[in-house]
Amino acid sequence: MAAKSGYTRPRPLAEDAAPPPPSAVLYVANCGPAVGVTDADVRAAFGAFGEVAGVQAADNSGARVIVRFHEPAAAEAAIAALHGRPCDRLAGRVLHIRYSVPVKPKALPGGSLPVALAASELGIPGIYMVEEFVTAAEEQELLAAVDSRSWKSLAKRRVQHYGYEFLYETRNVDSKQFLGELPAFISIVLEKIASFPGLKKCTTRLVDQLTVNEYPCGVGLSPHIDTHSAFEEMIFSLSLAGPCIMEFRKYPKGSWRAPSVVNGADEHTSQEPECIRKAIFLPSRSMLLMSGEGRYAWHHYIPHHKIDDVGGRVIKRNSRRVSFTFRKVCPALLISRHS
Ligand SMILES: O=C(O)CCC(=O)C(=O)O
Ligand SMILES: [Fe+2]
Repeated sequence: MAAKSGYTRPRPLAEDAAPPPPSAVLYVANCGPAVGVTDADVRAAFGAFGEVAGVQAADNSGARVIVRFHEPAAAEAAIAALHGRPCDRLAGRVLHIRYSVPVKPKALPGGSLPVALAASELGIPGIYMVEEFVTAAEEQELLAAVDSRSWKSLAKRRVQHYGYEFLYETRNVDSKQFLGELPAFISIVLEKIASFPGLKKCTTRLVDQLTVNEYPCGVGLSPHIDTHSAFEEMIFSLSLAGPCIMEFRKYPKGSWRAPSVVNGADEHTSQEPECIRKAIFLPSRSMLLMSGEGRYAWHHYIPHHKIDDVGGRVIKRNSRRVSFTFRKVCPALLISRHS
């Protein structure tokens, strides 16, 4: 448990490490309610050296306290008189006293990577994001539709596939298993995709495969590039039920080792090579388009976080995020497998 005082034990001193700098705050061991010493006893013992500003538990042991003086000189005098010596005012108890150090604030996951709120800020060619792509009512309808169908459980998330089955072992589609046309409940999304800003009018279908992913809070997706030979250039991903951060990584040529894929868990364990990292915030109901360089040359990754740091704002992930990823299977794959 973190000390409520905001101060903690200095790290054990290595032979050559500098001790914590003198201050008005002391870390006192062998002292506290668990060893029969009350706050009032501590105040009385340390008050002999200067005014005590506060006494607080250093941790939940009950045997270590933080004593704060107003003046560093009082703390110095208390150490000189009491450290390692029997204390008369505490019935001869021997205290172990050092200067305390402030508790380091826990860094938020994601480090200091700035998170773009718009694709134009991200600056990756081919990545576009449209907010409020579907309405809140459409979002509810889409969620209800997938929740009324059966989910397939992977190690950490649940999925549904439409159009063609996706095989996680090979990161490819099973072109032999045509699951039927995309279901009617997503026609509203397909219509909107056809008029995605900036897209040229297309006479053929833009997408024919849909993967629905349901991520519980704290679950993400390891860095990957959707298989070049399996899917055409444009990949659309609609975020529903909750936001997340998507990170993009560009690795120097030849440095990337693919993650191991086990039942869709796709945890990657290898040491991270140096890479360029960029991140974008994907709010609920937003649509992301990955195309061109952003689709072919950058890995995309959803960090396994429960909270995301977006420009200093802490954004909690919802109990789940459901994404609809629309892709078009490469026609060559279908012809070669069917023939
Ligand atoms: O959940 C998402 O938005 C992305 C899913 C994805 O990258 C994939 O299924 O390949
Ligand atoms: Fe992907």
